[in-house]
Amino acid sequence: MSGMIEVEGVVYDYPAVRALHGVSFEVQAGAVLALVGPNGAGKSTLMRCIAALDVPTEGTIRVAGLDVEEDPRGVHAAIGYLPDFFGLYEELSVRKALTYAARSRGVPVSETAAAVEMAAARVQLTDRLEARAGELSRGLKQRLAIAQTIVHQPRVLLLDEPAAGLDPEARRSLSDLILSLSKDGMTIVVSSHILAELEDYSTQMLMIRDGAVAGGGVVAAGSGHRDGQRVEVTFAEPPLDLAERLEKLGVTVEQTTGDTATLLLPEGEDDSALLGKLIAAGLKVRSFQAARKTLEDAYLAEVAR
Ligand SMILES: Nc1ncnc2c1ncn2[C@@H]1O[C@H](COP(=O)(O)OP(=O)(O)OP(=O)(O)O)[C@@H](O)[C@H]1O
Repeated sequence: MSGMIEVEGVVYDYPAVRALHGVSFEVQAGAVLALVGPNGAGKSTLMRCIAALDVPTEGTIRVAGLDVEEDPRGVHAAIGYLPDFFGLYEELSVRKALTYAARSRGVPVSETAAAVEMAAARVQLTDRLEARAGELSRGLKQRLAIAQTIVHQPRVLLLDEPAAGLDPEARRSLSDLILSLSKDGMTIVVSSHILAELEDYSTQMLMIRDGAVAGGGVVAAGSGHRDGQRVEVTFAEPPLDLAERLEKLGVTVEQTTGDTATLLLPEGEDDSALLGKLIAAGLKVRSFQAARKTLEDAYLAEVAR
């Protein structure tokens, strides 16, 4: 295996319950993996094991090539981990909280001030550096917590339910932040119950159920997962013989309901060419959208397996 995160045969036992039953998967560098699954499935336990905070009962985990059991400190330096319930030092200013986080994650004294500024800028907290952590809103506290986890510029970021308790605007800015961290090359694992939101930034999905990998393991998902063969078109003033007219253009009509048609494109045909054909045929196109296989579709397909 040669992934940024390699999990092999991981079993984890709490005193009274086996939480993970031989979990194996791999996450490639640069991926944004959505870790999904019902309550109690074992997602948080798995994250803590990857973060080298809990030692698996059996199996191995390597992060950035480092074994979590042999070199937990090396792993701590390579990752940023935001637990599902995080605490902040509420009395500290944002600057002091980030300085403390940087020093405790091994950033050298000479580089700390720059690292603090960089992390604050990354989460758009530069203008709040002197504010007390305790007086920030929930959304800004979340951003501070994330800034603390990235202040040492980790290669891997683990976010456990990061959107819990955030309002829609704060969620949107969290999504934007995750996307921009991903563009910088960070490998990111995010767990959440809100699939629609994971959709915005995930490139892959892994479903955990009853402590085991469910479905087909790591599957493509989210933004990179467009089902280009299917297009949904809405027409203004649709003619009565809409389906026949569409078929004459060489597309397969999957279904028509009122003013909307779902079309299957021939293999290799570009959807913009189809749009041109529809307009040239005199049809009034009101909207035209390549149907997307949502993360929810992928999730439900996995559940059904
Ligand atoms: N500290 C603990 N002590 C004992 N059992 C635990 C502990 N933490 C979790 N468990 C149990 O381990 C199993 C997996 O829990 P875990 O929190 O990892 O799941 P999860 O998928 O993160 O759930 P959620 O989505 O509700 O946070 C559950 O049966 C849970 O009750």
